[in-house]
Amino acid sequence: MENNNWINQFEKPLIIGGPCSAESEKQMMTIAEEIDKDYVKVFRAGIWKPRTKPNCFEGVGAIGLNWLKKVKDEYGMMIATEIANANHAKLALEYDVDVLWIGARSTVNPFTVQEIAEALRDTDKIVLVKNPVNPDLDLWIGALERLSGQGIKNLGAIHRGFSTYKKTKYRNNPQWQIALDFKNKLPNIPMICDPSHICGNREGLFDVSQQAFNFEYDGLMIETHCNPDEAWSDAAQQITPARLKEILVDLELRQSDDPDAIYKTGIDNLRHQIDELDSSILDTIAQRMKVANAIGNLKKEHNVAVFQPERWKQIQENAVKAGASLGLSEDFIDKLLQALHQESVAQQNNIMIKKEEKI
Ligand SMILES: O=C(O)C(=O)C[C@]1(C(=O)O)C=C[C@@H](O)C=C1
Repeated sequence: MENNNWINQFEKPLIIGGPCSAESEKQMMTIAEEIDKDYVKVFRAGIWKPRTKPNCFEGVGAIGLNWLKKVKDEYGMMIATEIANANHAKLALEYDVDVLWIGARSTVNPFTVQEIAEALRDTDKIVLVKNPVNPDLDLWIGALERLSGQGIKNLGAIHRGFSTYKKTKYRNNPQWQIALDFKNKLPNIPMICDPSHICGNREGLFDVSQQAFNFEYDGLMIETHCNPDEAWSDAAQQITPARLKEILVDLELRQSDDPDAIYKTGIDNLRHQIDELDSSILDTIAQRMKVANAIGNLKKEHNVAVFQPERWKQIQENAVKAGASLGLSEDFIDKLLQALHQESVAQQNNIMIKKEEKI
């Protein structure tokens, strides 16, 4: 996928700040005044707000484009807003909005993304795509492909976390691995983290932002309001311009590599150890599968079921206990054992369904 390296016009990292929603011209101008423009280069504000339930504040609508324009004219900042249909896209282009983003609820719908892509055909504006609400990497990449297919070259992605049924400490679970897989597949597409929507509160913003920098993200989008408690949307996750600056000052940027000789020798040595350990883990797993196959054959001879819930439960409990004493998290042990068990059960199932070869 072609990309114009638009991110290079900004000093890394790119910081996008501003309110969740535009509420009034005064609110917008006050936030723009107070935001530290040495750090924040793009001013964001939602004017069309997709809300879960009806009868909530759904954004001020197109009038907010005038206020965004005023921020741009008076403070020289670039401006950004969310677009969710072709009409929004056309209006945003008319008002010379520099950065347009497609929200998580729109990314899930290929018709919506296609309609927006066609309305933006060949634009040189920056277009960012938030991850879809559900953890589907192909859907996320597919949205970028639709935009690229319409000749849009200044593309980027925003990682805002994924919806979960179970409550977690996050509003939207980051599932970092999905965003890292995205970075692996599309290394030329800049990745911006949206800690506000991942956290859903103010407390977690610093840690999530630092984690994004640890993974070498290209920037952050953080919702900023002069009076967060009184904000008309997402009050719990917005912070003041002063707090935003504190966070930005304290964050540590990471580089992709260091040519320093001590670092090079150290990392080579440790990576060699990792290679050896990975190889012995694989040998051990292969041995475990051989034993599982032997069990499969025995079960077949004696007509015993593949899945043994009691034994499986006991294995899990033992492993979680052993893992804890080795400093391995329950979550990790759980995932590791699930993968082992799934493969073991699949191999035994193959043994069960294999017909005896007739001579
Ligand atoms: O103990 C067994 O019966 C096995 O087949 C081994 C094993 C495993 O791989 O851990 C696989 C399937 C069962 O559900 C339980 C455990």
